[in-house]
Amino acid sequence: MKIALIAHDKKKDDLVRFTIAYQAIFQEHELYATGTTGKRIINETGLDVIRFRSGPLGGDQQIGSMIANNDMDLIFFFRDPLTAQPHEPDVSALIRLCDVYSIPLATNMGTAEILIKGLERGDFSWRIVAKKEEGPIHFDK
Ligand SMILES: O=C(CO)COP(=O)(O)O
Repeated sequence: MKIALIAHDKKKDDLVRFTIAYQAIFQEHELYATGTTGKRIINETGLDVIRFRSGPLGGDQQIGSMIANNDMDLIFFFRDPLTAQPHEPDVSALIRLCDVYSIPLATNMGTAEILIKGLERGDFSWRIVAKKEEGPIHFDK
């Protein structure tokens, strides 16, 4: 599974703790992250993470592009609902694309706990089928 890890600044400690707690599960998957979140996870867990740009510099949109291409399976996006973000439109766009393409998205620790346990149980294997049936969506379609 391809998994995206994203956290706003005040939520980064929570996401790092979460990836440490479930490191054994995460290491079985292909991990992607926005720039600063990815750097922290790499430094503090040693997990392999492919890093995109920082969120305010387009990282959310890069992950959104993978969703639109049917090439991202699960998102952990620990949002900070109490701090205004300069790139709020990008944040909304990413969440919107998850809804457009029915991609599982956890925006807080409570939901993240459920999704990670579902991932461990194999609840998201339907994504493998969805990708085989639809394939990556190309721009010329
Ligand atoms: O801003 C973000 C998500 O909207 C996260 O970006 P960073 O991981 O670069 O801090």
